[in-house]
Amino acid sequence: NDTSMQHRNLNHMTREERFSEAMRRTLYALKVLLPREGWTPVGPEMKYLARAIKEFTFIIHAGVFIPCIMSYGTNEQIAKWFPLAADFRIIGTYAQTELGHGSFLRGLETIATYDRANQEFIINCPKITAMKWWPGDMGKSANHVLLMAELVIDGKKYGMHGFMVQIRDLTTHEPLPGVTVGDIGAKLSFESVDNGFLYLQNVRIPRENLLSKLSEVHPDGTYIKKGNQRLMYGSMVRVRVNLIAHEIVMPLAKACTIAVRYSAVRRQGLINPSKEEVPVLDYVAQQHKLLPQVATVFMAHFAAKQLVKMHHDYSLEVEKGNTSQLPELHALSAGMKACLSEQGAAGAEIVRRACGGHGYSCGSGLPFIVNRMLATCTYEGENTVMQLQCARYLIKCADQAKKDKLTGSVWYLSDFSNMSCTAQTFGDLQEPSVLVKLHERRAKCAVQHAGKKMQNMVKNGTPAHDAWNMMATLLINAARAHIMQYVVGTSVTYISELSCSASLKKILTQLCALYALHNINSNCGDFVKFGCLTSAQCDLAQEAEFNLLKQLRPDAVGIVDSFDFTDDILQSCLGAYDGNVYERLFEWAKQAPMNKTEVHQDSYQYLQPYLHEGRDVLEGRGRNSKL
Ligand SMILES: CC(C)(COP(=O)(O)OP(=O)(O)OC[C@H]1O[C@@H](n2cnc3c(N)ncnc32)[C@H](O)[C@@H]1OP(=O)(O)O)[C@@H](O)C(=O)NCCC(=O)NCCSC(=O)CCCCCCCCCCCCCCC(=O)O
Ligand SMILES: Cc1cc2nc3c(=O)[nH]c(=O)nc-3n(C[C@H](O)[C@H](O)[C@H](O)COP(=O)(O)OP(=O)(O)OC[C@H]3O[C@@H](n4cnc5c(N)ncnc54)[C@H](O)[C@@H]3O)c2cc1C
Repeated sequence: NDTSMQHRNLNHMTREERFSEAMRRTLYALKVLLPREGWTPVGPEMKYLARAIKEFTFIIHAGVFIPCIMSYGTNEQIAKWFPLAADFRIIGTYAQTELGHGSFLRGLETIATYDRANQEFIINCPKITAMKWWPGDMGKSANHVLLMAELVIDGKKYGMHGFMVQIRDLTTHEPLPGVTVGDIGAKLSFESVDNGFLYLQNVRIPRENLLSKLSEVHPDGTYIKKGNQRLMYGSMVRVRVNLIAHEIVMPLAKACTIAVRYSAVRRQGLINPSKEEVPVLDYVAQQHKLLPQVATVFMAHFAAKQLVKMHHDYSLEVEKGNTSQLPELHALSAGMKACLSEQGAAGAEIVRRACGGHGYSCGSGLPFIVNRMLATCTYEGENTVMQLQCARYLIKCADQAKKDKLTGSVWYLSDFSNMSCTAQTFGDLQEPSVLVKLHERRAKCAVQHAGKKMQNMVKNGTPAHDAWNMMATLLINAARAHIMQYVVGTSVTYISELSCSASLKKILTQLCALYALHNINSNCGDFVKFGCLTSAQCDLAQEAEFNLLKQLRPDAVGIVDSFDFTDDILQSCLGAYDGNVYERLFEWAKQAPMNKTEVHQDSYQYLQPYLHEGRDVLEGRGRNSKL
């Protein structure tokens, strides 16, 4: 209710206005509105920020830079930099990606060379491809970066390490000597974020600025490893775990709220020719577009909660020096981020398209969501690369399953019980336990299929790396299948253990079955190819899905209302709670800058001569053309 938090119409603002406005609003929220005793911007309130502000900034500062200080810094370094960063007295970003490399981290080219005589690191981007490119908040906001660079001592390379580097003067905010920094220009979304470029040439930093939780350099240049070097990748795991809720579940829920509410209001066409025009939500085709996406919101939310818990438990173990869970967590977080961002981004576009022309208007609020969600498929690990990371782990586990009983998320790879499906009716296929078993069997077969193909190629003399490359598509499918069985399995468990009313549990169970059946029907080739379902059972699976659409239709609006987004957050003429779509669209359009004058003089000057000729012809004073 604080007017300082109300959003002006973002679509009618320039990018620079949106950048400034997001900064004003974010700092107002984090420095004025929210703070109370013991609060920090990396606490639970951050998720309210993602919910309560349509466009905010300092996402990387709060979401990546600060967590990295905690993950990579020693206690002294945390004590020095965390309070400054948490209080926005320094603004940082996570500078890893370069103009020439983003996925292949071993290819990063920025170098940090140790200068023993001065006990400093000399930071250099030796060529243009080494320039840091993309980090959020880096172009104009940040005065520090957590720079990921190759450590070099006496000509020997030690791999990627994290360095705290100041890039702007703390008084003037001007770039420091040797620093070339700026905004990378217009992007598909994130208009309010200054993703930047950073070119460092002979920038010197003290030895103490190497974040030294996992390794350190002594004054004489001795390099000491202090832990599992894979923890150097730990911040990416943490962001992948956390971004699912923030950047996939939340935006998809907003898009579904808009599209379902609009579909309940928009009347178009007839089902029964003798009756009146129907709300488009009555078309089964429309239900088939929207309701599986609503189900995805819930299932992704439940699975993400489980992953966050797993990451939390793992973090406690790491503090005790036990990193044994890291391989599974890396594989699961990489796979979940990739598969759910793929589903979420596609789902947001499906529901946008289901809103017809008004879904193409920025006044719907949907293009903002769709464009922003597209980025989740690329940042924090490009999806293909992430799926292959997940597949790498699955293939290793499938080999191990031949001799050991596996546990954790891959336990099903060593389950050799009879998994054939005996479903005789579509009701059988709505049973949660049947759906879980079907997904486990499909995943197990997909992993074994990819592994077998590669083994046969290697047996026939193909080098292992070529076999891997040639079977990449099968490996990606195996990763997707693994994640789908994880999402369905964890959701079924979560719902069964939820203490809630029977009516709510019924709805959630129906949504879970809808999600699983939609996935089966969208991938029935796999389910038949791997012997999970017969062709007849595939027909039953389709019937089962259609039946659920019919059962869920009456509650569709109530279900999205339960996401409880305010009109100010949705910023949608189509999804406002009062359903006054047309009046809102007209009011919104009238506010467009194009309409601040009746005649748009800048363009009219070009048109005027021709219009006056036309006027003269029509008023009998001019000659018509020969056309
Ligand atoms: C993994 C790579 C693709 C390849 O790396 P390597 O070449 O070194 O490894 P290999 O493939 O050879 O594998 C070797 C070995 O290492 C294991 N491994 C790899 N990665 C990891 C890992 N992360 N953890 C653990 N182990 C790992 C691998 O499994 C192998 O093991 P085995 O030998 O045993 O098989 C690597 O190059 C890579 O990761 N590339 C991707 C780069 C990337 O992800 N870049 C991201 C840059 S930062 C960015 O994009 C930021 C975007 C953020 C945008 C906004 C986000 C919104 C955030 C909101 C939510 C946050 C809120 C947070 C609040 C909170 O935290 O509380
Ligand atoms: C909105 C946004 C915000 C970002 N914020 C940050 C940030 O704050 N900090 C930061 O450091 N970075 C950030 N990034 C950069 C992001 O992490 C990288 O873009 C991402 O890691 C992909 O790397 P790349 O762009 O170099 O693509 P590349 O690695 O060049 O990949 C290009 C394409 O090649 C293919 N490909 C690549 N490798 C393989 C492989 N092994 N197998 C098969 N196919 C492959 C894939 O199709 C991939 O899409 C951001 C990016 C975006 C879009």
